[in-house]
This record gives sequence, structure tokens and C-alpha cells, in this order.
Amino acid sequence: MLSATFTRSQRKAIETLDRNVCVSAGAGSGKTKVLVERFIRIVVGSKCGRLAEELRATPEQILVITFTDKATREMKNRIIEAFRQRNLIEELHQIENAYISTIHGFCARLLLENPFEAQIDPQFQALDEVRAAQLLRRCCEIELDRLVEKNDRWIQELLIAIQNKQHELQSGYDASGLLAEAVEQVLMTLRNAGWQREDVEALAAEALDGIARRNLVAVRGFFEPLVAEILACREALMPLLGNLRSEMRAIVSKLDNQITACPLNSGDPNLLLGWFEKIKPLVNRRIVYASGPSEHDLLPLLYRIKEAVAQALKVHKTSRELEEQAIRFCHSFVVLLLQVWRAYEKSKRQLGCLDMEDLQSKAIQLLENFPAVRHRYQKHFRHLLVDEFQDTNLLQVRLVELLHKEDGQICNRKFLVGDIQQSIYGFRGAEPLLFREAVRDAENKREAIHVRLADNFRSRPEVLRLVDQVFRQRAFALESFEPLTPGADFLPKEAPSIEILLAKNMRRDAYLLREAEALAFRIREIVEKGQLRITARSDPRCGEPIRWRDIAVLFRSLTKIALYEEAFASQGVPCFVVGGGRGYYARQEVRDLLNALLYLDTPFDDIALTAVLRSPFVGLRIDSLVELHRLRRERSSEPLHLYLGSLLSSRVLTEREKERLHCFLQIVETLRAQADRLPVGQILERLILHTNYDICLLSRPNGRRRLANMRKLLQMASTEPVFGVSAFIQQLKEIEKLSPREGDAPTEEEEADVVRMLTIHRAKGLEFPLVCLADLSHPFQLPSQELFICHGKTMAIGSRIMGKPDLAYSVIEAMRLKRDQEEAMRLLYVALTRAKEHLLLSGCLNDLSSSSESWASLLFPLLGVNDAPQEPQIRSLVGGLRARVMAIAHSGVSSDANEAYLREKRIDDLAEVLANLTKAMEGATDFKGWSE
Ligand SMILES: Nc1ncnc2c1ncn2[C@@H]1O[C@H](COP(=O)(O)OP(=O)(O)OP(=O)(O)O)[C@@H](O)[C@H]1O
Repeated sequence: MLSATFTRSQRKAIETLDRNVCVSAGAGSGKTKVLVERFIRIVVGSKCGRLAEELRATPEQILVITFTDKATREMKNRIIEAFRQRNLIEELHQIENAYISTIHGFCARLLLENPFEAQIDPQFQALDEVRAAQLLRRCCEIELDRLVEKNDRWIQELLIAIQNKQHELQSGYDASGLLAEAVEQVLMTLRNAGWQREDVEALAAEALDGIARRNLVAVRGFFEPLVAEILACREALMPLLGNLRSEMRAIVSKLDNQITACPLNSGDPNLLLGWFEKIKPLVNRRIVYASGPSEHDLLPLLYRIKEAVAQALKVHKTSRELEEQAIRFCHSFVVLLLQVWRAYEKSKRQLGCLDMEDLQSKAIQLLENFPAVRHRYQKHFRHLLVDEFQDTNLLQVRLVELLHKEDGQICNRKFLVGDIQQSIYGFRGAEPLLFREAVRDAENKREAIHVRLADNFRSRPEVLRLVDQVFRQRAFALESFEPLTPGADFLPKEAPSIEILLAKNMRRDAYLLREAEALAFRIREIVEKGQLRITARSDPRCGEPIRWRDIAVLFRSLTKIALYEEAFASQGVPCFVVGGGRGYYARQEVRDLLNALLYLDTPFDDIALTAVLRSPFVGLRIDSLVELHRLRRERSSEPLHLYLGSLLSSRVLTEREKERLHCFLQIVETLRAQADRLPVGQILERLILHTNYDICLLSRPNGRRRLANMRKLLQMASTEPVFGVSAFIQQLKEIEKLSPREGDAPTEEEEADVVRMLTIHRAKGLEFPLVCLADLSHPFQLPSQELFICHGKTMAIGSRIMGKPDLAYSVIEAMRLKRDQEEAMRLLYVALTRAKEHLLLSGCLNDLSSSSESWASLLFPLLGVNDAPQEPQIRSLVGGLRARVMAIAHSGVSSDANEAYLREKRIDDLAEVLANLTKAMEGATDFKGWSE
């Protein structure tokens, strides 16, 4: 008996146990729920003997692959709950040991269970992404230094070429830093695509020819489908010719002639680009003229040609000379990359570590090279259940295939669940095509079925109508978009479920600040005035007002999160940042601690000193800081530090300020004298103790969270294997750079009644009654800046080391931009479909034609929203939707808030002046910033 009401399709997916099943479904259609239910059904059915012998399994005989550790925990909890309800005690005990984990967790377990065959040290440590990147960076630096010291001719050539073109590349980096970054990026791409070091060694052994050949494969792979698309359109154009007006027919014939002269086989890419260039004006002009009824069928074909041409012309023409030189550089780069790769492998061996890619590739090698091991697992696992299959990469698919067997005596069943519209991990090598193939296989094979779930049980119909309205459009074309049918039951509601906060023509930094305030204001209004209620009848809280914890603010990245957090705090909206971005290191309390350390280490660092004086360590007012600068004015080249004594006797300082400054300087002086003996953790602890910094933190908004962040840094200071303040600061800078997902320290607030702020990637698989989508005007990805880029599939490598990109580079970049653009649309789909009850969209529209494309620039005009009133207004949007629309600049931001904004701006300006001054000094740092 099933434990809930499931639809027919869901039942089919749950109950078909004797065949492989592939479930494809849109957002909120119950994929995860179905997967969990299938697990329960297998175990319960086996226990009571309802299932055929060959389908029976205990929890330990079912392999479940989830996407995140959080999903694993949730899945286990749901299963435990189900077993508890049924009093399945033995099975309950087995769950802890069941194979329910992420793919990396499973690979680690597989290796640990077979250390001898896998040739690994069973004591190995799994390196997380950040640590692995850190180790790689170190190997890269050491190898580069070694080669430079040895005066290797080819590495000198590379570095000189970079130096010569540095002004056209990236400023602010040294040549070897840029090169190291490129090595790391390319290595990551290659390994994500499943290439082994030996494969790249084979490429390097073929010298220049090897690279040229690989690059040609990528270039052809890019152009061929575009040419094929244009030729296919031409074929389709021909039968239409007879119906066209004579003038139009002549024009299309001209286009036909040009298309027929395709030089694809000439092997000269410049010639081919010339062909695309000539088609461009022909087709553009045709689109303008093709307006009559007889041209009705013609237009879509012309648009397709136009699109293919636009894609092709993203690639630049190059010269033979540039190509020859670039190939030489690429070869030198590959040689360097291999040296770094070997050094990295050696370091991992010495440290007894395996990184995430090692876990996967070693698990695959184990199963491939040891048939007995493979058969044992194939026999052991009676069922393989994989969630979020659209985000798996080639290696992961290979692993599942190795565990699956259905001939002879062994037969197990695959159950793959995914949604191609939610594939958002392309940057990690996920390949949505793989899921498409799995669907096709399931449709075509006798022993498999494909189940499609169409009903959405998450969102109100109005939210689903918006999703439908957006993704039916060309601009958002999710090629496989299938509309979602409302499946859940909601109370009727008068107010619109869509809300838009819109700004116009604002500078990005100013806009973000305004948006943060406007969002905080609106959220507070909704909660405090009880303006929205839970309307889902299935929710036990149906009818109750929305609380803080029902709200999620979603971002593409958390780089500006501190700004939102401050705005929320100042409006009294409790919030919690769930992982993601570089949020942690941008936290005021973390910056305060680092600035204090910096000042301790380098007393002449004016920025660190000013920031720390303003922070709760001392708490000087702006006036007192201005006084410090005034005291030094005559000798502006001298460090501010030298004027602290004069400041102490100044009349501008209050008694309380004098007392705190005195206390701070005293403890810093003591600690500075002991800095070479004391561990950094202890230095920080004493600093905090003597200044009561922790108590000051607690008294501020979100105090507990701030305190938890402070403790997290203390813990890092005690555990990082470095000694000395400057080494620790350096270490943190590296970690910050490499850890795009470092979040707030977890506190009890994570579960508390607070608004959650998180990235869309993190929100995957989750749902919230109210979803606010912030910063819709975040520009789509900008062109690559790397010196070398690599195409994972073909191993092609391109370079822009000579200032201009070579052919391979622009081809790879065009492919990457297309992939990112498509992924950005899928990301928007994921974001919009997290909302259960209410969706708040916020963004800025810019009239300047030069402004870059963003979700806002596509989305708002599509919905028919091009401006916003100062007071909230209910408007009808395109497609019969209704929304509450309001301008951001006038969304109730108080004059106090404005005042605070202006004050912050002044502080920023001052900080900027100081930053400029400090730039000239050694030891300038990134940790500037003052607390409020
Ligand atoms: N048959 C059903 N009846 C009622 N509610 C259901 C049913 N199936 C799923 N749900 C509910 O719908 C919501 C979405 O389910 P679930 O998270 O399993 O979907 P999903 O397809 O995995 O979503 P996504 O891919 O968007 O993360 C959940 O709240 C779930 O409890």
C-alpha cells in the first residue's frame, strides 16, 4: 500500500520494479518523493514477501545516489520516519549503513571496501574542493619557480609573451600568477571531462601536430552543425519559392546561391567565416521584407539562419602567423600543465590524500579492472536509484553503468530521475545530453520504461502560469520546456501572487543598495502586517500569515551579500545566509578580526588601522577618525599609526573613546611583542578578551550569528597548519579566493524563524512559500579573461596570450558562452519554480543600449512591464497574469535609510582615498572596510 496519494504516473514510476525506469519531469512534480517512496516500497514489499524473489532487497542492497549531503540526510530521515511508522526495527538499524550518499561518498566507500585492488591507503583523506585547489596552487607556484630558476627557454618565452601583452590582458596580476591561474582552470576542465594524465601526455608527445589536430576537431565540431542548420533551412526554403512574390523570390534566390557556395570542405576557417559574413546582410534584409502572408512560413527559416550566422560570427578571423605562434605557446603550456599535474599527484601521494576527481576515477578503474569486484557489487545491489540525473557528468554515468547488469544470472534495476530544464552544473562538467540519452534509451528499449510526470504539486497556478509564459518564449527557449500542470489545491486568493520591484536607469552599485533596502522593507511589511497567508490546503498552517522562515531571497551569487544583510539588519528583518558566495569573508566581524591582525602585523597599514579603529574593537566615531587624519595632514606620507598618541590627547575624543583606544593599543603592543611565540588563535582570543569584542558583537543585530562567525575564524586560526600572523592572513586570502561556497557558520538560527538568503544553486531541490528573486539585472557572463582555455570534450586548447585570441580560443569561448547562456535560462527556471505561494521579482531596467543583457532586460519587457509607479499598483501583465508592481526608488525607503546610505557612501569615499594611498605601500591588503 502506498503511503500517500500519488498520481497514476507517479504510481507507475514507484511500482514498476521489474524494469529499468527513467522518470523525467518538471519542477515540483514529486520526483524526489517518488524515489523515496520506491525505496520504501521495495523494502516493505520484500519484508512481507509481496515482491518476486529477484526483486527483493534489504535497505543495504539498494544504492541511492543523491546530489548533496543535505539531500542524503533528508532522504534518510524520510525513510527512517516511514520505517518507524511501520515498526520495521531491523530495517531502521540498516538505514545508517545503507548505501545512500552522494556520488563522491559512494566512491570513497567503494575504495575503502576494496583498498587492496584499488591500490589506495585505507587511511586516505578525502580532499575537499577548497583544499585540493590550495594544494594545486602551491604545486603550480613551486613548479613555475623551479622552471624560472632553471632558465627554461620555453617557460621564459611564455612569461615574456604574457608580460608584453599584460596591458591588453588583465592588469593587477603578475605574469606567473596569470599563468598559474590558467593551468588550474585547464586542469580542472580536463579532469572534469574524464581525461587522465596519460591522455594529455599522449597529446604532448605528438608535439605541435597533436594540438593542431585536436583544435581542428573542436573547430569543425563548432562550425559543422551551424553549416548543417543553414543547409537544412535552405532545403526547406526551396519548396516555398513558388509561393513568394517575384521580388521576394529574387532575393531568396540570391541567398540560396550564397548558401550553395559553402566552403566547408576547403579547410580554411577564414574562408568559412567570410561565407557566414556574406549571408548575414542577405538574411537580415530578407527578414525586414518578409511580411506578406505568403512569407509566413519563410520567416521562421530566416530566423534560424540568422541565429546560426550570429553564433558563427562570434568567432574572429585569424592569421596564419598568429595560429602558428599560438600553437607553439599552447604546446609549451601543455608541457607546463603536465609538470604541475605530476607534482600535484606526487604531493597527494605524500600526504595520503585523494581529491574528488580521484575518488571517481579510481572507483571506475576499480570496477573496470577487477571483474570479480564489479560482479560482487552488481550482484549485491538489486536496485540503483539516482536522483538529479541531469547534473551527472560522463564519469558518473560510467560508474552507474558499471554497476548495472541485466543479463545472465545477475540482474539489477536502474531508476533514474531528472529534469533537463534544471541542469545547472555545466561548469562542473555536467552534461544535460546524458539525461536526454537516458530518456531515449528508456523509450526505445523493451526492458525499460520512461515515465513523465506533468503535474506540479508545489506552486500556485499563477506562479506556474508565469513560468509557462516566460519559457514559451524564444528568448528563454528551454528547448525541452514542457508546461507544468497545477496539481496542488490552494485556497482562492484575491491579491496577485506575482510582485515586481523595478528600478530604472540606475548605476549598478547604487541600484544594489536601493534594492537591498527595498526588499528588506517589503518583506518586513509583508510579515509585520500579515499581508500574505499560506494558502496550500495540504499545509498544516493553511490560513496562517507568512512568517520570516517562509521566505527565501535567492541570488545568482553571494558576492554582494553583505550589503543585503546590512540592509535587512537595519530594517529589523532577521536573516541567515545559507552557504554560498564569498559571504563569510565579507562579513563585517570577519573583516574586523582580520584587520586587527593586519594592524598587529603591519602597524603602517593605514587601511587596516582605520577600519579597526572604527570597529567595535575601539568604536571611534567618524569625527574622531577625521581628527586623526587632520593631525597627520602636514605629513601625509607618514603612517597614521604615528599619530595615535596625539589622538589620545585630542579633545575631539570622548572619555569613553580614549579609554577604549588606550586599552586596545596596550593589548596590541603586548601581543605584537609575543607574536612570534604565540599561535594566531591565542592572539585573537586575547585580543577579543581584552577588548570585550565578543560582547559588542552580541549586542548588535544578528548578534548570535556574528558571534558564530567570530568563533569559526578562531577555530580556523587554531587548526590551520601555519604559524605566524602574516602566514595565517596569506592562508586566509588563498582560502577566500578558492572557496566560492564558504557560508555563514551554522548556528541555531539556521532552523530559526529567519529569512534565508541563498544562491539559486543551493536552493535546488528546495521550496519556500515566498521566493524573492534578487538582482535580476545581474549581467550574463562576460567574455573569458583566461590566457588559455580548453574544450573538455575534445581536449582542444586555445590561447589569447598574444593579445588576440587564436581560432581555437574564440571557438571554445563561443561554445562556452552559449552553454552559459542556456544554463542561465535553466537557472532562472529553477529559481522561479522554488516558489509555492508568492514570487517577488526585483531588478533594474536600463535604457542604454550598451547595457548588458540580463534576466531583467529580457523578463520585464516580455511581461509588458517597462516602468513602475511610485505607489504599488495592481497591473495586468502579458498572458492574463496580474502583478503588484512598484518602483524601487520609491518603495518606502525612509529618509533615515537614505541618510545611512549617504553616510556609508562618505565612509566608502574615505576608504577609497586611504586605499589609494596605501596601494603604494607594501603589505596593502584586501581586508579593508569598516563596521557600521
Ligand atoms: N502526489 C502528490 N500529492 C501531493 N503532494 C505531492 C505529490 N507529489 C509530490 N508532492 C509534493 O510536491 C512538492 C514537490 O515534490 P518533490 O520535491 O518531490 O518534487 P521534485 O520533482 O523533486 O521537485 P524539484 O525537481 O523542483 O526540486 C513536495 O512538497 C511534495 O511533497
